[in-house]
Amino acid sequence: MTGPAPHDAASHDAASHDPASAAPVSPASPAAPEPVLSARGLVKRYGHVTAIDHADFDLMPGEVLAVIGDNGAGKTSLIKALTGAFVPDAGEVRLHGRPIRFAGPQDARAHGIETVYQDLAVAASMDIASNMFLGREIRRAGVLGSVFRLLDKKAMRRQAADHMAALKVGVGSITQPVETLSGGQRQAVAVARAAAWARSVVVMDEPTAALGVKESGQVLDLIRRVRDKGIPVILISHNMPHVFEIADRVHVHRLGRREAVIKPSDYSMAEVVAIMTGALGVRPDGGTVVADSDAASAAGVLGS
Ligand SMILES: Nc1ncnc2c1ncn2[C@@H]1O[C@H](COP(=O)(O)OP(=O)(O)OP(=O)(O)O)[C@@H](O)[C@H]1O
Repeated sequence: MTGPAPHDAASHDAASHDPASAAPVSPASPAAPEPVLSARGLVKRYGHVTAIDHADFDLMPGEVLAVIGDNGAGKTSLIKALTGAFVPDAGEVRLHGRPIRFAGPQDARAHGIETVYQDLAVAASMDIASNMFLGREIRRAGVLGSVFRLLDKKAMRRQAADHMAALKVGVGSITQPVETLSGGQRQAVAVARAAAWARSVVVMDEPTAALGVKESGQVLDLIRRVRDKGIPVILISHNMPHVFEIADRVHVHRLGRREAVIKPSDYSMAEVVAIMTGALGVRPDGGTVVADSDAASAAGVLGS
């Protein structure tokens, strides 16, 4: 047992599923800083399916927050609600403490929230600099830019190269088409682009899903550097070793809502998986309670 309090098999009760009691790393304590991005009571229904069921969320300044959960737990729906992909049916999103309702993903971007999607929105035939400035191109000064819409490629290349160097992304020439890069390098370009434009939050949906070990390591390093630049990162991932390697805190999502928020250093991976699947619950003091003894036993987290 690596959690802060011993397993309490005697507390095998319904309280273990009370989300209100399942957030041992509380951002609401008086000393805690204000969340950068937060939500309360979010609901999203698709017909009869409730994808988000009164979910809460808090992203604190300067952190990498992993969002984990079983397939269908509602992680993607939660992120979509936070990044303007749809308006939730109920609940409130706050950015820097102020209630906000994004009109769409572009509006969220305009508010400094950048999302790196799993299916990589890089333009393969365009070069790295053009990808960095996709949709935000710099035009030439004067009539050449305003009337003839000519691009200032020199400025874009210089700025892109500076930015890639600052993030220590090694991709060779900035004028290389993205299609000539490896999967990891392409992902690095997508992450670097998000970091270049994000003022408040970078969201990454499974950024290492398609990558090998070495490339994944490089992307994880890059995520650390984005955080170290002062931009908090939301990382949706099924990869528990990556989550444990990089996350400061882990938001565990289950059945459409926040089941718990934990620090990876306080729990074993098996325990976190057990919380994710409902075998273990989390008490307000951070201890765990057995919610499903068969599942907890199968997961090897019943304690000694
Ligand atoms: N566009 C949609 N139409 C209908 N149902 C949807 C839609 N999007 C999601 N759902 C349903 O909402 C629930 C939550 O889905 P969501 O994709 O948010 O979960 P997830 O945790 O991201 O899953 P995964 O890890 O498998 O991607 C699921 O039951 C899913 O089938």
